[in-house]
Amino acid sequence: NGWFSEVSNTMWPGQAMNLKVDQILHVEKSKYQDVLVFKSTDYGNVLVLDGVIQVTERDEFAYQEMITHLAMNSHPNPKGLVIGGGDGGVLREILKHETVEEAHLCDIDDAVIKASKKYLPGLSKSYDDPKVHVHIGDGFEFLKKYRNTFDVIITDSSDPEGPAESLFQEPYFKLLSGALTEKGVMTTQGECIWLHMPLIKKVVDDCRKVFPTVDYAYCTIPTYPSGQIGFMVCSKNPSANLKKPLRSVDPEKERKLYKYYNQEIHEASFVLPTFARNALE
Ligand SMILES: NCCCN[C@H]1CC[C@H](NCCCN)CC1
Repeated sequence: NGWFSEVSNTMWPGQAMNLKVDQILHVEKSKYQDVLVFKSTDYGNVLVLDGVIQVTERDEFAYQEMITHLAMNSHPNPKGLVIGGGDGGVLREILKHETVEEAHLCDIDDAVIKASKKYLPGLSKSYDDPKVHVHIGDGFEFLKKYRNTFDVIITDSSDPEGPAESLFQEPYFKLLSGALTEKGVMTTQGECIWLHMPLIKKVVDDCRKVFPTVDYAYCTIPTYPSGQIGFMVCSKNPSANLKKPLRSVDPEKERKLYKYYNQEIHEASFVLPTFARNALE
């Protein structure tokens, strides 16, 4: 067997996650990026875009649950929108909330949705739900059409190198704020404190120019570089305390509903190591 090596000389120089390949399932050059799906020996099927691991079936739940429920449980009765997220995992998590009447997903690349429907059934089954509305297009352009519409917007993007570049900049955060309702909450894919402290600091500063309440949380996830990924968590409600979930289910139900998220980890995920705390002051 060969190995897939996630090398990036710019985003995580000098290190690489390797996954042992059982079988290559799909190779495609879409309009926007190289799409690869392979069956790994120990992490299930793996989706790779432009050489960067997006999801593995074994550990995707950590990221999908945290980026979704940190936002959804910070709003009293959310409906929901995902920008990016073509694999469908965040959509699956949004649909776990009974308050949701309609869930919208906007991803620029239909090739990712098609590949996920074929190779990642555990994530893409969410597309079958009648509450789901799929839009193919640039999330940046999509948001321009909506003002004061969504209670929660989750930006489940790839990294700043590539089609998602504009989703890490202030103009996008302004669009997000405009599309959110009065007490709207947003989360974005927030990179890694071990790798991207300067970028995270820039994003936090830009979010602080747009949102009255800005916070940063993270989760552990074995197959992302340095084994963890963070999230911007922001609210238009100036008196929101994002560290404390507004809504939660009883522990019994929690154990059935989630595999990573729970009320305690919601609060704990905002506790940062000192080097990150200092950098984000
Ligand atoms: N629904 C999952 C979408 C994937 N999100 C991102 C994919 C790229 C990944 N690079 C890690 C960058 C290192 N900070 C971060 C999550």
